[in-house]
Amino acid sequence: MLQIANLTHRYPGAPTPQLHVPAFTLAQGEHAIVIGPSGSGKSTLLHLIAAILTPQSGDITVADTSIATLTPRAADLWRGRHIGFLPQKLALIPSLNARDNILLSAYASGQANDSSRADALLSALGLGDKATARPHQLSQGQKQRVALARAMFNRPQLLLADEPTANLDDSSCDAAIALLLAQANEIGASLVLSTHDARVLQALPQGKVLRLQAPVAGASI
Ligand SMILES: Nc1ncnc2c1ncn2[C@@H]1O[C@H](COP(=O)(O)OP(=O)(O)OP(=O)(O)O)[C@@H](O)[C@H]1O
Repeated sequence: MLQIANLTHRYPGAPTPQLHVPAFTLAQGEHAIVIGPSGSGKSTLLHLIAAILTPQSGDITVADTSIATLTPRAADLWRGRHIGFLPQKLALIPSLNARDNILLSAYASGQANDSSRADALLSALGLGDKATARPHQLSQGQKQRVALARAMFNRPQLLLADEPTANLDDSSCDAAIALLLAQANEIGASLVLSTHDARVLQALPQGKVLRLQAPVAGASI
């Protein structure tokens, strides 16, 4: 479901590429951990897979779509339908309640505004009584679950989670990984999560590991 070949990315003005992935594949329903030190390009890779960034060279194919072939508008629609993205900075809209933050996924991908699905996801994630709460009325863990519900709303084939265990203690780290896995497995989605946290390797032992290194001139992975 995910194939990466000869992928290189360099931000404008940077002297050397921030990221190089020669080859990586993931089958539908398989899970992967992208691990590496700060600055090694983990977030960049997830943004490339989600077609938020365009690679300098190389190819990424997700669910038989070569991302490079998509126009920016087509990429937005494609992302909304096939990718669930749990960003590191959860990016909830402060003026919207939990339910409406989740429904943004439907809006972004031009799908039906199914508030009963949003409420069902909130209940499944233990937030059945928080549908009308705004982000500032939620704990950090609750906000993360709202963002996860938003990512799951369109039943994505690929769930991307950027540093989902940052700043979590050991038991919360295990719980966060278990929740992500349960949600991905329920709909048969593949899960790709990025981390610099070695605990995640233990919490997700069946995950394929893609190890990134801190960039140096002429670096390869
Ligand atoms: N928008 C940008 N413009 C220019 N350089 C960027 C941009 N975003 C990230 N970078 C640089 O690209 C490199 C990789 O950044 P990235 O955020 O992908 O790393 P990371 O492994 O996710 O780091 P962390 O674990 O600290 O979140 C870093 O050197 C960073 O400074």
